[in-house]
Amino acid sequence: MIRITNLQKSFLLGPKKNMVLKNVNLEINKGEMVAIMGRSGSGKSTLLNILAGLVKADSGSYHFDNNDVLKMDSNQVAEFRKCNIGYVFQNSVLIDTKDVYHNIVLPLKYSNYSKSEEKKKISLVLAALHIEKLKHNSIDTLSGGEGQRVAIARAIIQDPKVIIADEPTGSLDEKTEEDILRLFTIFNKQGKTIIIVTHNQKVADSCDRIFYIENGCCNLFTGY
Ligand SMILES: Nc1ncnc2c1ncn2[C@@H]1O[C@H](COP(=O)(O)OP(=O)(O)OP(=O)(O)O)[C@@H](O)[C@H]1O
Repeated sequence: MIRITNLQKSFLLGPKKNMVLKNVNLEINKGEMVAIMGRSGSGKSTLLNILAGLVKADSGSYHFDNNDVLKMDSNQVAEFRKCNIGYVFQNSVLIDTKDVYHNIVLPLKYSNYSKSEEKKKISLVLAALHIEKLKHNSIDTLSGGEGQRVAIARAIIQDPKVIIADEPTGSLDEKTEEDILRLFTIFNKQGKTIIIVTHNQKVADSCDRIFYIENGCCNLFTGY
């Protein structure tokens, strides 16, 4: 489903080039749940952003269902993202001037759904994430775990093929972390491909495979 070959990504740091991803090769199959680990600053979020089509690599190739994402223009990338990717960002990034309902509905605004279709879709995800009661709550009243559920609801509202999550359990207590992890496992069993960046070994161990980014390369973790 996802095939990345000889991928490179650098950022300019003043006059200097910071080569973050030097040679990434990665294949993820449909229906897999994989973890991406690595030290802080190793390039995990950068790789997720490339996978989501939010950041363009310098060179190499990225194929999604045999479509070459790096060759797409900005409109095609936006369409690719809308149809395929649900992104749970690090630290939720919910809009605190909007309530739960209006945060979740946001991605649908780029499609032509009627109000009643929107409502139906939102009811389904609110139920899937057990947050029906929070529908009209404002964001600043939510606990960390509730906020993360809302972020996940927003990521899955378009029924994406792939859910990408950047440290989805980062700031949560152990029980809430388990609840959130269980949700990802359920979505995975329902057929979603899941890619999770995590520092948490327990989260990683719940995945089918673990990749480790080090020195700009991404390798399969084969054992302790
Ligand atoms: N837009 C940007 N401009 C310049 N440098 C960037 C940009 N985005 C990321 N970087 C740099 O790329 C490197 C990798 O960052 P990235 O966020 O991908 O790491 P990470 O592995 O996700 O880290 P963490 O675990 O701390 O979240 C860092 O040195 C960072 O400063």
